[in-house]
Amino acid sequence: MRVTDGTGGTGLPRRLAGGAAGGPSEVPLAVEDLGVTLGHAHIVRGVTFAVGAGEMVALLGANGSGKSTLVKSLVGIVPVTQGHVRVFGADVGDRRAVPWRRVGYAPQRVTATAGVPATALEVVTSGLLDNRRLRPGPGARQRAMEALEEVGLAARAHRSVQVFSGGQQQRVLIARALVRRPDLLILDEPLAGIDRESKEALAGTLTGLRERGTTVLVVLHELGELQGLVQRAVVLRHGRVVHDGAPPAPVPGHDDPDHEHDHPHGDQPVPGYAAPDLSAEW
Ligand SMILES: Nc1ncnc2c1ncn2[C@@H]1O[C@H](COP(=O)(O)OP(=O)(O)OP(=O)(O)O)[C@@H](O)[C@H]1O
Repeated sequence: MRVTDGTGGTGLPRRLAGGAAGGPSEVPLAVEDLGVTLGHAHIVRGVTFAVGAGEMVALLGANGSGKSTLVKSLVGIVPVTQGHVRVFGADVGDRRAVPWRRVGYAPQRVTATAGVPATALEVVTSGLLDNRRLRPGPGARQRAMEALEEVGLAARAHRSVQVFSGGQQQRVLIARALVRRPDLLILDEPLAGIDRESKEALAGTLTGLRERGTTVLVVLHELGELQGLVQRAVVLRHGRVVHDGAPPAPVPGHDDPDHEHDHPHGDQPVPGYAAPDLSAEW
């Protein structure tokens, strides 16, 4: 249902209306009719959803469905081609209006730490820097240690990230996002290709965040260890939202290391996976 009153003229459904930036009714993340085009390819198309304060929401979809491109547009790494993204009520198109210090983002593990001769503590401390703050302030070291503690890596704070396992590197990137003490945390595939110990550590970290009321959007192939923690799932297919509601039930074997995640979720019935309205528009 669309409403026109009380939304500042945004025309957004009431739950998507961001309210005044920093105001009491602010929604941490509101995405309205979002389109992202890269080159000539329409990667994200007409996406609308919101994440309310304290919610933990999963963004699910097969390989190439546009999940990473979508989250990159949320944090301003790729430009919005159509529609709006509002973070705490501020449009990301107006970068200086967005309270980025309230946002933590951990990218899909790629090259953030590869080849960099830095310790875990140094990488995490860098999460406190931005273009206005080029050196860590007082208490930065303590905060970085606390963030490493949260992901279970405080004992390895002074070790080079180059000797860390993939899962440990992923946890360092998450600690780098957590060191900001964000109100909104966005995690891109934190469980992908990591060891069981790291998966369990991450589930513990997210349990603590949920208890503290941190708003979380987490990109996943399947819920895995986060089943039960995530309250809602938004499912993307071919850049469009095909489901926004209860998290899908787990599919046996779906999280096996050898499982290929390139099947078109929802195109064919997948036992226990497809929520009732997945095929509503297709
Ligand atoms: N810079 C780019 N230029 C053109 N196409 C791109 C670019 N980045 C990504 N794509 C394409 O956009 C589509 C969506 O990619 P994206 O990484 O967002 O998907 P994803 O759902 O996150 O996939 P995965 O689960 O494999 O990470 C893919 O077809 C990809 O090849």
